[in-house]
Amino acid sequence: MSIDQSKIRNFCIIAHIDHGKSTLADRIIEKTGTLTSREMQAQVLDNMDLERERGITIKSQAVRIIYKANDGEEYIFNLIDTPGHVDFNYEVSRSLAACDGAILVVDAAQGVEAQTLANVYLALDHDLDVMPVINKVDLPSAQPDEVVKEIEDVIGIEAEDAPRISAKTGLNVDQVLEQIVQKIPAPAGDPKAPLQALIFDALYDSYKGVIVFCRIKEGTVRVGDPILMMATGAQSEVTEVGYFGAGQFIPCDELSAGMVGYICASIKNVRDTRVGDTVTNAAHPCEEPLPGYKKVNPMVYCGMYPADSAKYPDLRDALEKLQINDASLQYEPETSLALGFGFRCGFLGLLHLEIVQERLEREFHLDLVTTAPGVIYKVHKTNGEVIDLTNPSNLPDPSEIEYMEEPVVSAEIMVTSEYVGAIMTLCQERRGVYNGMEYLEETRALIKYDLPLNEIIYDFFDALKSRSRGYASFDYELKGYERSELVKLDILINKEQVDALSFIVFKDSAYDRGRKMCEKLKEEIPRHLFEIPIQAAVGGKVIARETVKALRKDVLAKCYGGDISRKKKLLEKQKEGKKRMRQVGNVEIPQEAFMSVLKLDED
Ligand SMILES: Nc1nc2c(ncn2[C@@H]2O[C@H](COP(=O)(O)OP(=O)(O)OP(=O)(O)O)[C@@H](O)[C@H]2O)c(=O)[nH]1
Repeated sequence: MSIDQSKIRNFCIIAHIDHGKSTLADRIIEKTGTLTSREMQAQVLDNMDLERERGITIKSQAVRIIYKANDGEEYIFNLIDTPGHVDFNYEVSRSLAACDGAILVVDAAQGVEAQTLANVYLALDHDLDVMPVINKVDLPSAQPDEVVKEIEDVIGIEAEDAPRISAKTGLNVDQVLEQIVQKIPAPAGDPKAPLQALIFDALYDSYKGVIVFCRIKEGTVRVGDPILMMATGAQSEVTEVGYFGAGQFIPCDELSAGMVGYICASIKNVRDTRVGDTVTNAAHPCEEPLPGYKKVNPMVYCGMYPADSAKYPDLRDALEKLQINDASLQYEPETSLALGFGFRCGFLGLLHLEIVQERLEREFHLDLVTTAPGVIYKVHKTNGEVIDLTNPSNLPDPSEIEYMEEPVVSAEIMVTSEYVGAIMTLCQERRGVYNGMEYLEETRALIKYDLPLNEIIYDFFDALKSRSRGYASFDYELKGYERSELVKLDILINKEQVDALSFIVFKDSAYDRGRKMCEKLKEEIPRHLFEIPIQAAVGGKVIARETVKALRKDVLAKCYGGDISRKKKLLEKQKEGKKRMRQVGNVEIPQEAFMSVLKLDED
């Protein structure tokens, strides 16, 4: 059974966060009858619990839909979902490589935003045809005419006949379906050529093993074929091929050029599979692999430790499995005096970190202690050596350091004119260097700043939203490294330095951050039978101090009074609490304390 290529459309939906991408995807699936309404769960494409809770799309997902067009023909749509958050540009990029076109969703009330532009540029980089759709026209504040004009002026693509829809109510979604047929090109490729398939995602299933999601660019793949992963050199035999029903894998006989589907093979080692790699036939290989994806490097690092040190091997296995479909996650073993054996992990940004942390806790049932995230600094030593510092504890002695550099990003912030002042003040406070401003129309400006990455990874996004009442949107990319005055801030608890609490900070902010850190830790650390000094120090010199007072006798007495069931409950609670404590010297530190640096207030 071969499928007529001219009847296939492979596309994705791109949008700024919250413009309605997932809602539109659901509506398309519903309209084409792939699912009955009863089967239709809210937000089918966002199939991880976590995504549903946070309302954002993290992993790229794919689904095949059959659409009967007005010309009477049946078309196969392969819809590939993409994430919209700035942390995940890399994931957007890898889904785009599997598509021939992209639907651009723009909110009729918000208009073009920073990530709308960033995503369109990514799509154009991949030579995709971009088809605009104006969403949320049901909102009273919708201004579809203005948004059409904005798309044409700011992005420079034709938008006059863009469907004006409400993904929520389903209004005009049929126009979107028809335009997919008319405007998105059918795939090309020769089914008889040697196999060339691009892996755009992969996951580990405990029954099927590694499942590779791919777009077949050339050739055909069938069960029993010997396959070769070109980058890793791993060979195996295909055990199943198929495509994606809604939330299900549907086996079929073969996948040929132009199709999107999955391959299961007797892949033994999960490390043999790499997203971005090319699969070919081991007996009749293609000459060259497809161009891989843009390689991305993690921007943010932190330590992750199992709360129960016996779970170290479980954490290692879990990280290995997560890495199959999250190639941007990196990790290597490390040890901490305070926390024992764990891993130093690299992430694309803070949201990515939080998501990995939550997936480890939920999907792999691990209880974790995470240390404060930081960026990668370059340390130029007096002996000429340059090291990439991902763990503050490894900072060489100051006498060996010639100078240090920190990563700087070029940021673009889009905001309505009344908030320009507030946003510029914020960027200035975060050591930003002003790089110009353009008015996109009378009321909206695009402000450009170079900002040190370590000033934006924590709470910049929140600060931006609160100072612009939610109107600002933001996108950034790494610009490079710049020389900076940086110091390591150490924390001493009961006179003992706690390695997992050290962090690198801009010299002029050290005093302020040290003071706040001590205040925060004072709140986090429970009283003990003795007094606990908490100190912040730079280069051995104490710059701030707080004290956790000793427990008084009568507090203890209270605990031991009362009826027996209350006492039991209290003991249970204490036991529960104990598990989440770390012993450092003779002080017990709650796990949350290791993340204190994230909770230092904005001002
Ligand atoms: N009024 C109105 N609300 C809509 C419409 N489409 C989507 N929404 C709402 O807008 C919010 C964001 O929609 P999503 O579909 O989750 O947005 P998204 O672009 O997929 O967001 P991410 O997956 O996080 O990138 C949700 O609360 C939707 O209910 C629409 O046509 N009209």
